[in-house]
Amino acid sequence: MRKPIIAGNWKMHYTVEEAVKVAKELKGLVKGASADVVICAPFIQLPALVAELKGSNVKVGAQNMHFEEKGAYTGEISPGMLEALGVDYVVIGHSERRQYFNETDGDINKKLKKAFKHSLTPILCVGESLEQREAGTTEEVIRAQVVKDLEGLSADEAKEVVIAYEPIWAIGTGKTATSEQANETIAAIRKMVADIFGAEVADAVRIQYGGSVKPSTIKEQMAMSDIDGALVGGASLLADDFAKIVNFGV
Ligand SMILES: O=C[C@H](O)COP(=O)(O)O
Repeated sequence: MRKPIIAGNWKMHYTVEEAVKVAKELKGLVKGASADVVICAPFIQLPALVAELKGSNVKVGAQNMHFEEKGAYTGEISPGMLEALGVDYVVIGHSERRQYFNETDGDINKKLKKAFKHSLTPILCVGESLEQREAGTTEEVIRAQVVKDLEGLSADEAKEVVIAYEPIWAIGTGKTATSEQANETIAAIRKMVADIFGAEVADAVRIQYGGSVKPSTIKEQMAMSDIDGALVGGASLLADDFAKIVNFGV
């Protein structure tokens, strides 16, 4: 039985003070949730969020990191720095990083491997563009991402990766993939994981849906056979809305 995982991605929003205020409110609203709960926040908010959420069931994640341990990489943050802070998760390969910061599957693969060396659970994002979906190449595109991104991981590591299926056309657009569409692609991703690592890993790996998830959509999404949670952008910014999603619409 896979434990659901709901992660909020605050992207580039909030000052440190604002972030702490939302976190304080959120932790009271999601006490006793049946899902794992994570907030992935901008780097400068992480120390304050780790302190604010200590002892609660809300874990803290980063939205990116470098794959090198240290060095002349101006503006970057290393995996060891996140580990030392007490961060538990890190989003890797979000489509916004692939699109605006030219992240390649090679970079993403190095980051995944490094995350495990620093006890960080990676949330690996994969997904197709609208053109790719319309051209009927969704599975081909995602298979290439999954194969390259997970290359060289051990079965035990692969089991721990949280995969977020995010169709790019559904991110921040208000266009949610139908629950059936999301479930179908997520089942296909599970099969891809099975082809590489075997049935036991595929059965254990948690795969989220992301793209315009809202309190009104989550119940139906969570009722699907293969959807194990959500990666939530816009609707994670307000504690009330995000708590409703964490509690599956209630
Ligand atoms: O990381 C989150 C996703 O990009 C989804 O964002 P969204 O819920 O605002 O569409």
